[in-house]
Amino acid sequence: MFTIGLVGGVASGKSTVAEMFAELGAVVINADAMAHNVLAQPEVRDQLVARWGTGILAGDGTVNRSAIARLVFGDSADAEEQRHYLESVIHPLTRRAVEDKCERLAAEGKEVFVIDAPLLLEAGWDSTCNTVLMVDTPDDLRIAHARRRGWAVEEIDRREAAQLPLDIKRHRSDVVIDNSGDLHQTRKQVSIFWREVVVPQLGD
Ligand SMILES: CC(C)(COP(=O)(O)OP(=O)(O)OC[C@H]1O[C@@H](n2cnc3c(N)ncnc32)[C@H](O)[C@@H]1O)[C@@H](O)C(=O)NCCC(=O)NCCS
Ligand SMILES: Nc1ncnc2c1ncn2[C@@H]1O[C@H](COP(=O)(O)OP(=O)(O)OP(=O)(O)O)[C@@H](O)[C@H]1O
Repeated sequence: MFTIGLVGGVASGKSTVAEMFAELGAVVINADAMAHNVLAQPEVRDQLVARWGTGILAGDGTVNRSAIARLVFGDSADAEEQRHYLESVIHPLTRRAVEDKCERLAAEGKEVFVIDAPLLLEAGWDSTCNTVLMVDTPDDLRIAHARRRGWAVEEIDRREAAQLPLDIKRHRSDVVIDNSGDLHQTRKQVSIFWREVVVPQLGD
């Protein structure tokens, strides 16, 4: 089993790079999606309602993620406290779900796993990865990518303020993929990494 942890700023292209690895045969685990599944669990929803009230629920009774985002992102001490609470509930369950999925698929013979987890380093999940790879994309391109999906620059700033600075992420990564060019240039780097680093780790 060879595990690649994928990090990068908001809208840097992590999922795009993960998809390139999937095309080469890796299993991709998207931690944001796994965390969304955890948020949807009834016990988790009840725990969050007990703290924040029913105002965090959508009309159909499910957790309204935008409402939670308003509570936990921002530079007030309260937002930080609420975020730490949210993470204390969500992260252990997400990590267990990620590990269970990897173990299940490894038992089926899958060898390479890409964990697309924006908070991989902050949550200490890098300790279980063979290598950490950063998708590095200039701010102006990330902002343009995020705008296209409806995020204001302030929303990016609020979320990134809750993460390790990008230069620390870069410093703590084993490999950096430069995603400042077009997708073809990025794919070339992913292919070289696959050939030179991943393939030698695989069984026959
Ligand atoms: C706060 C929540 C409800 C907002 O949901 P929303 O659909 O708006 O965002 P989504 O989950 O798609 O995340 C988008 C991006 O926001 C950033 N982000 C999310 N959670 C956090 C956090 N706790 N700290 C810093 N940045 C975060 C990441 O860059 C992530 O890729 C949700 O992100 C959440 O439950 N976060 C806690 C779990 C977590 O830390 N997830 C991150 C990966 S494990
Ligand atoms: N090199 C590139 N050239 C053109 N578009 C790109 C490039 N890299 C990423 N994109 C586009 O930018 C957008 C954001 O990319 P992606 O969703 O992969 O980022 P992410 O880091 O996974 O985002 P998140 O912060 O939500 O986890 C997508 O629409 C993607 O197609």
